[in-house]
Formats: sequence, structure tokens, C-alpha cells
Amino acid sequence: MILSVQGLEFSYPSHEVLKDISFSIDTGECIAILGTNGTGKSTLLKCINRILRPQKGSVLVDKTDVQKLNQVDLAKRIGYVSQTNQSFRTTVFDTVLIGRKPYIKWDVKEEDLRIVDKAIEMLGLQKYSLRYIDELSGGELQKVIIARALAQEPKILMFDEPTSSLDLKNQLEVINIIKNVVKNRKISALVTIHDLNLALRLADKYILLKKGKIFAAGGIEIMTSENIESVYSVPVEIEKMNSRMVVVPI
Ligand SMILES: Nc1ncnc2c1ncn2[C@@H]1O[C@H](COP(=O)(O)OP(=O)(O)OP(=O)(O)O)[C@@H](O)[C@H]1O
Repeated sequence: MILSVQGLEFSYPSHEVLKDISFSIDTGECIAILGTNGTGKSTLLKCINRILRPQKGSVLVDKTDVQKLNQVDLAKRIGYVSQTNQSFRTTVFDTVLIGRKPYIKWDVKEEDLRIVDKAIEMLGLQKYSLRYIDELSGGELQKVIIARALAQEPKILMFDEPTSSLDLKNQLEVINIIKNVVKNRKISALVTIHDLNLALRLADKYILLKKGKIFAAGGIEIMTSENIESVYSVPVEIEKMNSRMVVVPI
């Protein structure tokens, strides 16, 4: 088990957001965190990555409490791609190189450069490598930030809406990159995503959040029309197309 969240509760000063959240993830698993706007998906990722401190509960990564890890060890374990991006004026290459920061002691090594090149190549960003990130489109920048997280080589990759600025082709590419990286590197991913059909392509397991609580969690068997309707308040049908499950709002 690479990640274990037990009895997590989190409130902002004005209101309670997460209640009694418990789940665990094994190596090689890709988990989609689903739920309506404002239900607490990003807050959950931030609690796991220690950006926010839960009032109750624990988060163990590799059996170690995240609260006890120093910043470098945390960054070697968890890579986080948030919904908001940095605004420093750096090139694409240098931005992705920042992902290697936890490993660089004095000088950047050949291996760091190789890993950065590989991440840039995986996201198809070679032609932008020397461009400043404020000269990119929203989707291109999103891919740069994903490349930086891959270069970080963490054990758990967390993505907050990784496909939100991407066109259809890039959405599918990014989903496949995440799936392949998880399987090939034997790591895990936690992904918040609004598009249920992309979630079905991506994930091995699902967590349906409703009003800050886990409404259902598990494999494909929990992605029923009843559960989806209950969480999103929209009637849906689940159909099979080309041997793939699709969610169709009705
Ligand atoms: N910094 C903050 N201070 C106070 N309340 C906040 C803060 N950030 C988020 N919230 C509130 O906490 C709740 C959960 O927000 P969160 O961003 O985790 O939801 P989400 O499920 O990720 O939503 P979305 O799908 O819209 O991104 C919302 O009611 C939101 O308004």
C-alpha cells in the first residue's frame, strides 16, 4: 500500500469541507476522485500533499506520516499538478528541470538532463523547449506542468483536473501518458476530473465524493447510473460502445 488516508477531516475557518475520509491506494493504481464543484476534491489533494493541514486523521505515504517528512522527501514521494500554475518567467526546459530539484545537490547531472528531455518528449513539447512559459497557450502550459511532475519521479502523482485546458486529442494523450507512467514506473496516481468518460478511460478505481464525504469507492462496479445520478443530480444511462463504458446524460 503506497498511500493510506484514515479518518481525514478538514475545515476552512468558515466551514467544514471534508468529513471522515478513509481510503488507500496500491502501487500501480490510478484513482479518479469525482464529484460536483466545491465538494472538496482539490482540498483533499492539498491535505494529502500537506499544503493544508487536516484537523483530524492521518495521511501515510509508504507507511510514513506526511507531517513527519521534510520538504525534499515529500517531493520525492508526491508530485502535485494543481489547477493554478506558477507565473515565474522561465523557459519550458527550465520549468521542467525544477521537477529535478529534490534530487539536485550541487550541480545538475547528466541524468537530470536526460530525465527532463524524456519528460519534454513524452508530452510532445520539444519544439517549445526554449520558449518562455508566458508565451504558451493554456493547454501547452498545462502539459509543461505535467512534464515537470513526471521529471520529479515521485511515487504518487496527483493531478487536479489535468485535462481541463486540453483539446480532445491532447486530453486522450495526457490520459494515456498518465496511465502508462503509472504502469511502467509502478507508481500511483490520484486524479480529480470532471469528465466522467475520461475518468472511465483512465482509472482503475473511483472515489465518488458528495458533500465532502465518500459516497462510494471501489472499482468499475461503483460507476452505476444510480450512484452517478445521486452524486451529480443528473439522470444518466451507462452504455457500452466499442466495448467501452460510456456515461450518457439523459
Ligand atoms: N482557501 C479557501 N478558503 C475558504 N474556503 C475555500 C478555500 N478553498 C476552497 N474553499 C471552499 O471549500 C469547498 C471545497 O473546495 P474545493 O476547491 O476543494 O472543491 P472541488 O471539489 O475541488 O471543486 P471544483 O470541482 O470546482 O474544483 C468549496 O466550498 C470552496 O468554496
